[in-house]
Amino acid sequence: MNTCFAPCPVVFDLDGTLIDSAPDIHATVNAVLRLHDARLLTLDQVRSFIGGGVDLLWRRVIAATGLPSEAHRDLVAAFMTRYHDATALTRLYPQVTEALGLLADRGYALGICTNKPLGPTQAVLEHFDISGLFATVVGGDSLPQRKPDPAPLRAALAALGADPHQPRGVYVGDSEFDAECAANTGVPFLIFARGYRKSPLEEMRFTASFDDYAQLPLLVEENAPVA
Ligand SMILES: O=C(O)COP(=O)(O)O
Ligand SMILES: [Mg+2]
Repeated sequence: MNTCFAPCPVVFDLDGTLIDSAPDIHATVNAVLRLHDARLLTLDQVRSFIGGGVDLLWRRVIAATGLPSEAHRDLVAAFMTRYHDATALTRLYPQVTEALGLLADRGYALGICTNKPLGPTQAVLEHFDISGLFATVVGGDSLPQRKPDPAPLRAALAALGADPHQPRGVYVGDSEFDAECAANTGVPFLIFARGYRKSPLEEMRFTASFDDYAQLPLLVEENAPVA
């Protein structure tokens, strides 16, 4: 039983889970591609490249546009200079702030474990005025490992007070990377079904799914009860 002796950690993925950031990532990718006179990509293409962090995003962009793979480093650098300010087209999913507030009021310790680099992660959390809700934020460049490796999620859970050897708590995410990371970490996985996953829901490994943040507090209570 995944019961927590308070406070119980609830860790969230970011892109495609709390925020719909694909429009900003798409616009920023195309701004960089324009500099290289490369073919621009559609929103659907770029959305399907999100989840594994910036290096993987650009490997996929390179494969889709035919840019030379040696340009990867420069493309990532050009992208990163713009990524901090990429918030104008990003939206919180409906009822996210309310659900987070409710969980915090009930005594859950909240954290972020994302493959998005830490700088743009903190910028977007501040943009939406929700950074104060999270006691720990692990970004895609915080550790040498990235999801689906369990290390970042273990680090987030441990920072929130969980036993690193037998972590309790839940992970809330949207993608294949998150499902695998939660399984590798050994914690229940709650999947937001309206995010950026590529597989059909029935092919994914998860504990429970939801498509409305009003459902989340009850799912957390059922899967990570505070003792
Ligand atoms: O930036 C990415 O590729 C993924 O970010 P996420 O881990 O918050 O989904
Ligand atoms: Mg995600």
